[in-house]
Amino acid sequence: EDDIAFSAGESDTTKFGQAKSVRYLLYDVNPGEGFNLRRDVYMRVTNLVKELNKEEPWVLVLPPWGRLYHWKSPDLEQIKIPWSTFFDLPSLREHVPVIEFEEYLKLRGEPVIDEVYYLQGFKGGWTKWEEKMNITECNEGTGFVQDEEGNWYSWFFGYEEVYAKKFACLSYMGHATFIKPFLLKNTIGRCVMLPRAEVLLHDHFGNSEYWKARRSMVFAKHLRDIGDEFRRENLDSTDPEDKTELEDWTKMKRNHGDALGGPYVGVHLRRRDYLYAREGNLPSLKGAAKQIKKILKKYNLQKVFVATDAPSEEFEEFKNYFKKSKVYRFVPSKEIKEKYKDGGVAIIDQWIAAHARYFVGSYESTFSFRIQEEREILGFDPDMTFNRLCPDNDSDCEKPSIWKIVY
Ligand SMILES: C[C@@H]1O[C@H](OP(=O)(O)OP(=O)(O)OC[C@H]2O[C@@H](n3cnc4c(=O)[nH]c(N)nc43)[C@H](O)[C@@H]2O)[C@@H](O)[C@H](O)[C@@H]1O
Repeated sequence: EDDIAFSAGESDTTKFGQAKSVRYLLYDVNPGEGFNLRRDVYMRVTNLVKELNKEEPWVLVLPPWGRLYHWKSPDLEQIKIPWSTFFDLPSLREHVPVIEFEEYLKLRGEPVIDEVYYLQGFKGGWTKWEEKMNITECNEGTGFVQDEEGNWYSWFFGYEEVYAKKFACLSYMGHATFIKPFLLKNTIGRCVMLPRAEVLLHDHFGNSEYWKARRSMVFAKHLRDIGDEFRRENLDSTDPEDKTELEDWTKMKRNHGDALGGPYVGVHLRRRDYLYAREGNLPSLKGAAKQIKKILKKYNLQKVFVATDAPSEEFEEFKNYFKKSKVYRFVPSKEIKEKYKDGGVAIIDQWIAAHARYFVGSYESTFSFRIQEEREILGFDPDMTFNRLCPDNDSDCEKPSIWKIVY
């Protein structure tokens, strides 16, 4: 695996004539952010790493998953989860060189991060948008503390032995690659960490680079297989019939409408904290059922697959509103749950929903957005993808923005 991680470094050695030692970029995201916004931050950081590699070899160190607000299944240890639990690393590596955090620790031989720049907004907000950055005092509690020997300690994904040698706060307003000259010229450590990387903005939202990063985020095969089995057994859905066969992402290029999808409606029914966070923009369970019944009728479909974080009582209530159609939910076995955790189960839900003939999501949910992107990659007609559930009192609510894939 190490060979793969260093392949970019090796080619750069030849490119630059003289050996430059590989440098490592590690990042983290605001602890409050959910899984699917974190996926978006990954994309921004990879495009920075890609830019850095035009100058000298940099490898992205993948921040272990854990301690996410939504992942609260009791009796599951959900920290130090490697990216390979959720994603296909060879696919990620076709975009930029990446290694797991544990691989980094092994390679380094010492649990050290050389420099940490804690990203933050400029104090007092902003009136005019301009790209700027400045090392300043910290705006808020950062969670980093210094010991008597001068080393810095923090959460570091649950790895208690890890420490940093240098720490500073960096006020920042700009796109992700705006930090490139700073990393190249103002830092020298082998490993630089950027906590709060959500402060870095997308260089270009929705262009082909954006989509390259997105396409490289192929789900781990073990999760796709579980989803495919569920589709086959319950939803009469297989790739050859649905025209959703996956290829190496670097070669895959579909036209809108190429994919047919399985004979079911896929729904993302976001509940729990979202009912408060997006109050007024979501339907009741009964209202949602009513809208879905209309869709079933319009497209002459009999089955519904629901991806949802709803507690089982809510799902049962929802199901009872359907008299004629069958309503499915993926319920993981104990083994699957233990192996792949709440995050893996959520991905299986996304995968199944992404293969439906017609998809309808929840207002502004990043979980729904990632399903829509998956469907763009697979080649669905946008009309069958960019749909949302409307609140009960506004049956003609505004459609979600359409972000079509660009190659
Ligand atoms: C209110 C806001 O909501 C935002 O959530 P939103 O964009 O929907 O999407 P996510 O950031 O993914 O957060 C929702 C989390 O809840 C679980 N979840 C949601 N829907 C499903 C589902 O259909 N199936 C399964 N298995 N799990 C689901 C899952 O753990 C997922 O990562 C958050 O990112 C913000 O931090 C904030 O909490």
